[in-house]
Amino acid sequence: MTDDRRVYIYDSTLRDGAQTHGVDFSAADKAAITRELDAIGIDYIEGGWPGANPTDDAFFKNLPETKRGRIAAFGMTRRGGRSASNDPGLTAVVNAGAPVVTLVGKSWDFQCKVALGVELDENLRMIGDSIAHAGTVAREVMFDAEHFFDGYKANPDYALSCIKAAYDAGARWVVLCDTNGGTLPHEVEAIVAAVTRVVPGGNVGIHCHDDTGNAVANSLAAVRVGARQIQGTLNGLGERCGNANLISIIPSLMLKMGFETGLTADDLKGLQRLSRSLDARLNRVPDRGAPYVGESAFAHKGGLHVSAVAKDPKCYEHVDPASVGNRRLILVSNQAGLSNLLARFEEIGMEVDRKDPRLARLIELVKEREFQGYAYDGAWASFELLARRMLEDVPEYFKVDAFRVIDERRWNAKGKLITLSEAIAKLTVKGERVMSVAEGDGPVNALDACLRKLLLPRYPQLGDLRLVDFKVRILNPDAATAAVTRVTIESADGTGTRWTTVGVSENIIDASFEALSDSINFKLYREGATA
Ligand SMILES: CC(=O)SCCNC(=O)CCNC(=O)[C@H](O)C(C)(C)COP(=O)(O)OP(=O)(O)OC[C@H]1O[C@@H](n2cnc3c(N)ncnc32)[C@H](O)[C@@H]1OP(=O)(O)O
Ligand SMILES: CC(=O)C(=O)O
Repeated sequence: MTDDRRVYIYDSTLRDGAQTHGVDFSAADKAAITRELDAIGIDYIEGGWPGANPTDDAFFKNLPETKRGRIAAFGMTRRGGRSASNDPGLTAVVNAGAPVVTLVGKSWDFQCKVALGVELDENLRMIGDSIAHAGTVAREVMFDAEHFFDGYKANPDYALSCIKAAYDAGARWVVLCDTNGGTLPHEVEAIVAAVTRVVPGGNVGIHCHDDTGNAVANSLAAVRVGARQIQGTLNGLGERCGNANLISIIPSLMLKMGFETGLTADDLKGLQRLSRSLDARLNRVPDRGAPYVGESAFAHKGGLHVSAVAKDPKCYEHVDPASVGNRRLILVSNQAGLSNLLARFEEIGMEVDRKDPRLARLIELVKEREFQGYAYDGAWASFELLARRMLEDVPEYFKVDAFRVIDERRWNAKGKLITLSEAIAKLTVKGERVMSVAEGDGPVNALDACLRKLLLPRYPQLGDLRLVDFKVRILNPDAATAAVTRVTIESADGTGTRWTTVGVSENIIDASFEALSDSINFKLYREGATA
């Protein structure tokens, strides 16, 4: 058995993660992710299945150099009725040049009969022969015992004989897989405990799927009773409902259970960055509610919570957000009290006396506006403008005297039905009345283009302003097309800063304009522009 307090982390993002519905890595993605996993201190990095597809072949042909992690080539045991050395699939895996080879094999008697169509004894030989053959080339060989938990429940002796065949043939690790993801934590704990009793000295790992939402709990339960390797993926990618999420598992092991992994405390601070980097690569919006690393993981909304957190964050935080690279967020909304405002002001560097009588009016205003449909807990830039306008002098950068937006649907010269939008705006900017017209793909795009045409020459600071997200929500659907609409806009600039603004109206263009105008005003205020 390895050091009792050390748990080895095996990342399968590039293999089981590539089996996620809608995920498709290129070889370059795989190389980049490998480097990130290596840099943070992951012990094993499963690169893919050599011979299964050209992407994985390209990855293994040019294996990235790693300093801390070992790359594993994944594959399956030899086919029934062949010799291991005469199985082209197995040969491709074993000879891929990876220091580690992980072979999956059946450990459920039912699967041997149904999926493989081989006798139970032949499956044991397939496991033993393949592991022994891989051991002649690879530095380290592992056996992933597929369907181990279902197999153990159906026929414990046979399931155990499968992993014994792997150990006897030289597997350094035997990894118990909850392939269908249907096993519950108390079952995992009992079965892994039984296995570690009968294979003393053997290295046992765990590989869980999340079909009951228990993959993380199952992995931790296995560690409690002796498993010392956890296989999982970043952000829980994986076949069907995904694999055990290493982003949740690693901090729980290190911060709560007293285990060591290949990550140092400093590496752990890069956890949020690692999770976000994968989302960015996959063009996914990060999950706000993700444990440890989500934007909301340490966001405090209720007034009671914020008041106590100001006294000691431990009141409502299970770990220090900085330990995983996250940060505390204090939200302002209709659930807020004075503490929320003061905490938010401190964060944005606004000095306000807690006895300032205008604060009570500001809380009231926030609550009234949230009742009308505004949502400031997401749109913190609109809240900041609201607060600064009440408590400080915010310059009037521009005044909208009038705007008009026209949509025209017509057949173009090529006989195609098209819709064109055109916006005309009249503004007063820096004391001057100006007017312009612009076209766009839609009314909001045309309005945005028109405002920029007028403002950019007078405020060059707006040159790098980009709208990165635009969300519309109907607040009273009963009113159908006359419903109140909330528009939320996320903006970004060249510094990478992002901010969110909100607008509410029965008219979707008005709501969009309000959110757009807040976004521009916020950017100008932050840049210290003068009106
Ligand atoms: C639990 C897991 O997630 S394991 C990983 C699953 N991942 C993948 O399947 C992704 C990569 N797979 C592939 O690209 C392809 O399935 C390949 C290249 C591996 C095989 O492709 P094909 O030869 O066309 O076979 P196909 O995928 O249709 O069927 C799998 C075959 O492997 C056999 N097989 C399945 N598991 C094993 C095993 N552990 N050992 C030996 N043979 C196995 C099956 O019986 C089936 O054989 P059959 O064609 O004689 O019925
Ligand atoms: C090996 C594997 O991916 C599984 O059994 O789920």
